[in-house]
Amino acid sequence: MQVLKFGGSSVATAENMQRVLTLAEAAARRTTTVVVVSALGGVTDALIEAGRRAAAADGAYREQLRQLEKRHLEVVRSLLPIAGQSAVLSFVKTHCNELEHLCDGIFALGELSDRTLDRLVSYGELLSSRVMAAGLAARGVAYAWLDSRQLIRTDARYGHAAVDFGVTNQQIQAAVTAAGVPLLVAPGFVAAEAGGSTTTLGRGGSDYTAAIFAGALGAEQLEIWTDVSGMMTADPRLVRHARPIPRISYQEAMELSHFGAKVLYPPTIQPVRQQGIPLWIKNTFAPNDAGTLVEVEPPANKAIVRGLSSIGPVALLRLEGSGMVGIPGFSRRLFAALAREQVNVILITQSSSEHSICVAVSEAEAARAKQAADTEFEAEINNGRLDPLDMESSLAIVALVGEQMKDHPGISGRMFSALGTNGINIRAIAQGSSEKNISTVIRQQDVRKASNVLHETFFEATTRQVNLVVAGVGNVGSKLLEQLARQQTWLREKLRLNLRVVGLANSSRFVLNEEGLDLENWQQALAGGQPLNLPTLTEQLLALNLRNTVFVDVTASAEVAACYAPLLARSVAVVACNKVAASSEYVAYARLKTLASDFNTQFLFETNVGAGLPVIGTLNDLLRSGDEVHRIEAVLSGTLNFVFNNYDGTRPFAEVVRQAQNEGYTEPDPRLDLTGVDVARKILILARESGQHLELSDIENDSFLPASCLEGDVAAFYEQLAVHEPHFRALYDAAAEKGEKLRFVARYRDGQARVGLQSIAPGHDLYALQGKDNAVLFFTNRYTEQPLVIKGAGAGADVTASGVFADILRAVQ
Ligand SMILES: Nc1ncnc2c1ncn2[C@@H]1O[C@H](COP(=O)(O)OP(=O)(O)O)[C@@H](O)[C@H]1O
Ligand SMILES: N[C@@H](CC(=O)OP(=O)(O)O)C(=O)O
Repeated sequence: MQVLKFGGSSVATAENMQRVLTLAEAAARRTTTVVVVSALGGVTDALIEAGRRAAAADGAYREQLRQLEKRHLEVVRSLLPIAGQSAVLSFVKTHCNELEHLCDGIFALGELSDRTLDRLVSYGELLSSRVMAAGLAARGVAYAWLDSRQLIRTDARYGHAAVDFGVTNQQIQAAVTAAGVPLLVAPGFVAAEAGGSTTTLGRGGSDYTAAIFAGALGAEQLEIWTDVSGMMTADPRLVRHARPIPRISYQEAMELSHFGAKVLYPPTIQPVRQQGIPLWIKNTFAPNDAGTLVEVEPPANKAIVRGLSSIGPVALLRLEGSGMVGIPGFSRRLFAALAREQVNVILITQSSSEHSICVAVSEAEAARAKQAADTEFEAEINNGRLDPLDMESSLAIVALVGEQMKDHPGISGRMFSALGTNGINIRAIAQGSSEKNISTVIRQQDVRKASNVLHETFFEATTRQVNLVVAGVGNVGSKLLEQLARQQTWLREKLRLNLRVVGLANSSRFVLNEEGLDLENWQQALAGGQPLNLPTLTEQLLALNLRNTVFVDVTASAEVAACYAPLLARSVAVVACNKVAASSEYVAYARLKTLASDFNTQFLFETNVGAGLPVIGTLNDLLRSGDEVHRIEAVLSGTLNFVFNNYDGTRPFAEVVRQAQNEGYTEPDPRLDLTGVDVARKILILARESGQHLELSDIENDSFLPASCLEGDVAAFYEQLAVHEPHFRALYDAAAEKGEKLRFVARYRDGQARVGLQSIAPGHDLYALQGKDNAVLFFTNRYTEQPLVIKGAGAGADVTASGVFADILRAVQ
């Protein structure tokens, strides 16, 4: 004996029904089989809507019923040979007429009671099971149709009737024995109360019907046939990488379904669990897939967590007040009040101070729940012992389920930290002492993101998705994209990171694509993007609400830097080679650092100093490990070093500067380099990272550039450089005479910093610097005799891009 249930999706069309008939026929060849069917997919919803319209005096219900009739007639016509159609066609027509009369009555009364609604929706299963039975007849299979309304006895709680198992079990056993055939077909979802009027078992209740049959008959197994290959690790509509769970315990399956795994109606487990009847979830459209086996004790699971699910929208109802402390009875009264109103409590938390009780209820029931609690505690609220009830809506519950969780510490820590680092705020938490379930209440709009983040954390040790938005596709930006494209496969294989660029911006356009942009073809995507508007870009990026997101700023723009704060405040990491933010007013820099730490994310700008050289990282490592930095001496301008290494009076100074610009070492405006302002910003950043509250104006700048070079635009600047050639020549000659070299040096000592041109003697660490090299000397408690020296190319698109790349990886690991 076995029971098979086919859901609405399995019988939605004639083609699907043919599959079901084949499966049912094959099953009955093995052993006596009861087949329980749901209404054709979408029919229950349509019937409810028709009833509501009729009650609201909206005549459109007639057209809706006509469509339902048409749909059923069409299924019959395509399913059956003409010869076998007439009886069932007339059954469909008669029942659709009855339906219309029923709705006409509702329309006339302007009222739809729960009792009438149950009667109305029962037609869905009556029709589908009759059509199904006719299909078996047409195949020449011996079968009997059972009327579940005459077998399943319930109370009169219409819409959610409770089963009287004593009567029901007996009636089912007697009917199946009396039928004496190997195949029985019965409508799911429907039942009747003692007086004979139709009741239903709750939405999704056909699963339950099947379990009731299985329990009554002591079946060898119950099979729930649906449109997915089993109960999955997460809702496949939310998490693309969700996969079927091969084996799961009754308890776990019940928890997952209670918290939203729609594939199984929660009460289904009870009747089969009591007798240890194995429950299979199988895919009608891929019958050879293994599916899920629900059983008493499945083998241990490597993943510890068996699955995750979500339910929403829910509302949180909070009862708070000093009057509750130490006085028993408040919870009892709250739950009794909610029960009287038939409000289903999904989750409960109570703080150990007994100062507050929090319950989550379905948002549809929230107003009723609040009303019930307000009335119950009216006196206490009026005399101030309790606060007025607080209600927060548009929330959802995301739950991790797994019986092994109780033996493994740290699961909730991983859960909360994964959510936290993705900016998902947790409003309430519940974990039963059995630790089979950890539930968090979050905003409804974060459910997709949270489900994916948690799925990655607990089920996809293999890869983690990282979403990048790159602002700026100039020298450094385009090199970065090239490097990313080249490393994508390596990162996936070695670091298990699936790095995707989901957004790009240049100074005129931006494009966002949550599927990820093709890095071989990004120019085209950007050209087809929207006109650039940074607040819109920020808003749209935040609305995508993607996990592990990094905003990469490879511009020199203050407007782009202004986007960091709102992004950090939503836990989007920021990686910048743009120096504007870290070198603007101290409060702005400090605020961004605080935001990053408050929102559990990263604000990284290693390439602000020394391009790809590990300068800021090293400084931070020294400080974090307890060293003290007394002095920093550094050549921090690749441009100035290139210029002074290449200028020897044989070529004009202006020409050497232009070469530096052409080779991509300078800032977009080369005056920032030549005036020393860029160097001043860099030493400012190092001083700040060392803990000093300095402003740019605190940095002394002994500029070597004549003032007239700063008047006018870049073209005028080059002209003035030419005019002042003798000045530059004199500077060079003075150093050369002593055998020394000119270096533009930044110095930081005991809280103060200055920059300026210096003549450096051979043997000094800053003397032997080639080309566009930078060098940083750290004098610390630990590096006393000799400084810690970091030296290498300090400018250039390739090295800067690789520094940005390294920051991106730091931000996501
Ligand atoms: N954890 C989960 N595992 C499998 N399916 C799930 C899960 N969570 C939600 N679902 C959804 O449940 C659907 C199946 O339930 P339902 O629509 O009631 O099927 P049927 O029509 O067969 O009764 C799947 O198509 C899937 O989208
Ligand atoms: N038809 C009913 C009962 C049911 O269980 O349907 P399904 O098996 O399609 O979820 C409903 O929609 O609630």
